[in-house]
Amino acid sequence: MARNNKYWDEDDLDDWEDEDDYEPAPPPPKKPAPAKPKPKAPKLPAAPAAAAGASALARALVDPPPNRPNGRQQSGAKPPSSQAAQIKQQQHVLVPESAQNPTAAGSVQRFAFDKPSPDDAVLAAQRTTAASSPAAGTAAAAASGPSRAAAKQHHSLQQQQQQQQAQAPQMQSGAEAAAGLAGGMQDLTVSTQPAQDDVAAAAQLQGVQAAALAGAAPPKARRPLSEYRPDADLAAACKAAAAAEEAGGGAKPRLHLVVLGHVDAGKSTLMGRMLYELGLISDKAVHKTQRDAAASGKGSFAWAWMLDERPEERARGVTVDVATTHFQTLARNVTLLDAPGHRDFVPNMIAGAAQADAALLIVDGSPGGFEAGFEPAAPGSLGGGQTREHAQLARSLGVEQVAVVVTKLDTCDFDQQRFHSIRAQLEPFLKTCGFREAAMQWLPAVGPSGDNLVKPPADPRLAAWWTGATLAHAIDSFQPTHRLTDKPLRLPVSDVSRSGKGGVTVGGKLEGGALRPGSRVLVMPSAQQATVKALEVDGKAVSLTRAGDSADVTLAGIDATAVGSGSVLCHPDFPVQLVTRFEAQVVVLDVAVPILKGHQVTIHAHTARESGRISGLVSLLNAKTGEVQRSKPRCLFKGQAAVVEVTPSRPMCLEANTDYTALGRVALRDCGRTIAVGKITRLATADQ
Ligand SMILES: Nc1nc2c(ncn2[C@@H]2O[C@H](COP(=O)(O)OP(=O)(O)OP(=O)(O)O)[C@@H](O)[C@H]2O)c(=O)[nH]1
Repeated sequence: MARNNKYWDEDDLDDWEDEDDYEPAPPPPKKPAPAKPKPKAPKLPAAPAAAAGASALARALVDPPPNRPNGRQQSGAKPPSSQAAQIKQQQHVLVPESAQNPTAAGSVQRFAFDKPSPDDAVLAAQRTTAASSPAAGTAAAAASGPSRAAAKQHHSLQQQQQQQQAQAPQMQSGAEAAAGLAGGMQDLTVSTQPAQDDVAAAAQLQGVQAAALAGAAPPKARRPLSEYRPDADLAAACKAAAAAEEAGGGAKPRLHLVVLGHVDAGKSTLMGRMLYELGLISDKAVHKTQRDAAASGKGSFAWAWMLDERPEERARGVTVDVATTHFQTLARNVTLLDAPGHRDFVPNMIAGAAQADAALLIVDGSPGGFEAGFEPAAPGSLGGGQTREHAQLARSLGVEQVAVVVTKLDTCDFDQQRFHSIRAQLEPFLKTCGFREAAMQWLPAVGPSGDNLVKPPADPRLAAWWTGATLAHAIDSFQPTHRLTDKPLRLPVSDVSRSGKGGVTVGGKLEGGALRPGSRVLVMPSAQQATVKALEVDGKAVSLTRAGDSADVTLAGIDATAVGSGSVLCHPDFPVQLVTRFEAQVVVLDVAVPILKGHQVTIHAHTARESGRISGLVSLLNAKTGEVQRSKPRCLFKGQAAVVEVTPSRPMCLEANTDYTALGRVALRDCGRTIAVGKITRLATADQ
């Protein structure tokens, strides 16, 4: 990129020239300009000691969450040894014993996507999408929020599935977890992509959220979160629901599962077939979809069509939006988020991953398939595989557990060595992303035939060497959602629709607190209050929804222009922070040019997306130890860890990572590529 790029101001260029390891072209002549005193920005509030002390970024990004107030460990944390004994996975055939860490192999058992769609087809699909999108107001929601319409069609089939499960053999549940972070955050690279997210971000700027912001009331200072006490009735209802869940008498523990991977890795096919295997799709529906797919010349996409329901998705054979589906395994009540694999739709993938407790990372095991999905982007190119970027983004958005599913091994005669070779290449990379070894599972599966999805493989070539977990076992082994019901309500809105009787229905996952019909909520950033009229979870009316649920909330007393994708429903007395600036500990990904102060970015956090800039480079950190190496670095290079100050162009609803993980993680993108990911450590609001 030319060095006179708009976002570099001359001071930055002067600084950059001092960098030893970068050789810049001569600077442009400075224009004589009268020196203007710079207005001083108000200082951020004092950082907590731990954040200010810059603990190891790598560790900080991946540390298990703190213990719950009751002393029990949260999802992803190492379970007590008594539990660990109960949740041992069944025997898996993994890498040869000799290649394994002997200790890990001994005492602790490990856990166990026909052609790439051409870009022009994708671009055409995008154009169709844009043309078919609703008016500006709802475009933003459609672009970034997971589709709930897809979810609703499966609900009537759940009873049938439950009956089938009652007859099925018992599955093991629980996740093996252990400490042991290895690897730093260096060597992180992502592929490049066109500026699709910037286009979508611009649409969002014109949307409902812009209207809401225009009328935003100044936020009032909130009380400390520690003062929050849920009202007695709500607390009692939450307690009863938790007890029922624990006793196994109520709903099964909930799990939000995002399906990630390179384009055409086989994500939709795998999950479409999985729904069939679980009894959620009838033979009749399968035959009809197969006939329709064959008639359109897309016979091999029939299973994917079960999830890819939009006409452009079916026409082009690529997933565009996140399809949300619900199903149950023996031990989990699963909300499935099938994310698009194509690089143009990474922002949609981010919206899906931001809500997930665990990820299925689907990799194409066919000859050359894994390599295409895993290749790093060539410097300055728009190429590269999405396997890397998806894994990095998911981890940085708080997903701690992953099952890597190697598909298409049928194309290479179920070569066991191919499976091991893929694992040997991918595992070290996932560790550098921050996934703990014990929180990773590895398994083969074949989408079209259904091998190793719910039942052990039927194909003798796979059955000969794979006796490990099926996909259903792997899902049951994930730790379920940890419900933050002891914190004030937070519901980042992913989609909005007008309900029939004049209300507004918003969809999203509760990240904190609980709701009942009649609850008062504050919608930020519009600062309008509303009353909950009705609640739906999994398409059914409910009288209570708790943190960890994905819910449709119908609100009365609010204007539809006051809520949009990226808004947050919160407790009126403990509102979400309306942030004008924040500091984040980030790791710099694959940047084409060094990051300088003033770098324009698109900020992604939970379901929100906003333009902004990196307004300060606070400190350079040692990527391994987290120690401050230098304050106010002049620029940041690929692989470096740093604390940066970010200023969104309009206030955003955010929280410190320590208060609400899901609202305290950010991904910074520029020109369609993710340049940095990290967590929010300090924030400033309009009143500070
Ligand atoms: N032989 C074989 N083909 C598969 C397998 N899984 C998927 N496919 C084929 O791979 C192609 C792409 O599958 P999809 O399920 O659409 O891939 P995807 O990852 O969902 O694609 P995007 O959502 O667009 O990223 C289709 O033609 C599938 O039939 C498999 O295990 N074996």
